[in-house]
Amino acid sequence: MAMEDPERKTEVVLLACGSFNPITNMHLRLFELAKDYFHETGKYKVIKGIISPVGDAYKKKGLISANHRVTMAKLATKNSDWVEVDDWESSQSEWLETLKVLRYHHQKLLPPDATNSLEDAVPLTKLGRKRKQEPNRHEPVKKKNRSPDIKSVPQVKLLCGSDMLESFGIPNLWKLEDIAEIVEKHGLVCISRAGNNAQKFIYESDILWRHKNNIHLVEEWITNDISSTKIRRALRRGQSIRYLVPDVVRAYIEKNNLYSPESEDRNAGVVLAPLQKNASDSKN
Ligand SMILES: Nc1ncnc2c1ncn2[C@@H]1O[C@H](COP(=O)(O)OP(=O)(O)OP(=O)(O)O)[C@@H](O)[C@H]1O
Ligand SMILES: NC(=O)c1ccc[n+]([C@@H]2O[C@H](COP(=O)(O)O)[C@@H](O)[C@H]2O)c1
Ligand SMILES: [Zn+2]
Repeated sequence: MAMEDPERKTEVVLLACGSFNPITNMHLRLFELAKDYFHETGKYKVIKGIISPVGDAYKKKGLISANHRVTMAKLATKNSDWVEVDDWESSQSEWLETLKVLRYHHQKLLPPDATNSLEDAVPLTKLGRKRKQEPNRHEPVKKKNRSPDIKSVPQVKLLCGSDMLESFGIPNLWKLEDIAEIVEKHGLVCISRAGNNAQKFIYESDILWRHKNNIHLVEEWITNDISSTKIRRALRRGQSIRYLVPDVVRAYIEKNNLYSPESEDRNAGVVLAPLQKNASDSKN
């Protein structure tokens, strides 16, 4: 496995989920910061970054159509040779848990016969209590069962800011089992500010603490307080957003007149999809 051979690095794909309403320079920076971090460890090689804008069914207030959000993200990443936009999530008719998006992107990276070979590697007598695997590693457990040229599957790690990590603590927003699977099977990369509430948050959560070796906290030293909310606010007030979002994005917003007091009222009074879903689940 990768760790036994210091020359072989673990390949990592970074997945960022969010509204991207609109995408900002900060979102693009998250990827660069995470990539530098992983490469500085000497153990990982980041091979790809994926931006997955949430679908309209998420129902967040002020969320404009996925069509526009995806287009802007694509414009913003046109000059990146490693970050791309994927619209699979946003083209689903219903809102999807982030875990399902992670699973989908991980599955996509598996060789076509990977699930079969995984089953093959488990002795019949032990079916039903498979050996615990390393995070995200769907290669056969036993080395001798593995063809020598099989490459381990890259890990797909969820890339987020500390606000998303801290949203794990909001009642009914995330299912505990989803959080567990995200940190256990995939891993989390969290970009945080000096001062570090993220560390405290992990300390105070038993589940996060248990898997803290699979949670990577990346310190953002060159702080950057751009958020989509602030961009939309500036636009409503007729203020410039130049140098805060890529220029192609700014041009697209202006051309299509995307953000206004009216667009900010979209989904006003509507319950956010995860809250709706988890509240009705707990009633059943
Ligand atoms: N300034 C920031 N520092 C660290 N992470 C950030 C920052 N801004 C956004 N992120 C992260 O980017 C991802 C996508 O976030 P999102 O689409 O909500 O953007 P946002 O700028 O936070 O938008 P909004 O203001 O509408 O919440 C999330 O994981 C979020 O934590
Ligand atoms: N239970 C879950 O899987 C869950 C809950 C809340 C938000 N999310 C995701 O986190 C992201 C949050 O984006 P915003 O910060 O823009 O609301 C979205 O991609 C959303 O789908 C996932
Ligand atoms: Zn946000």
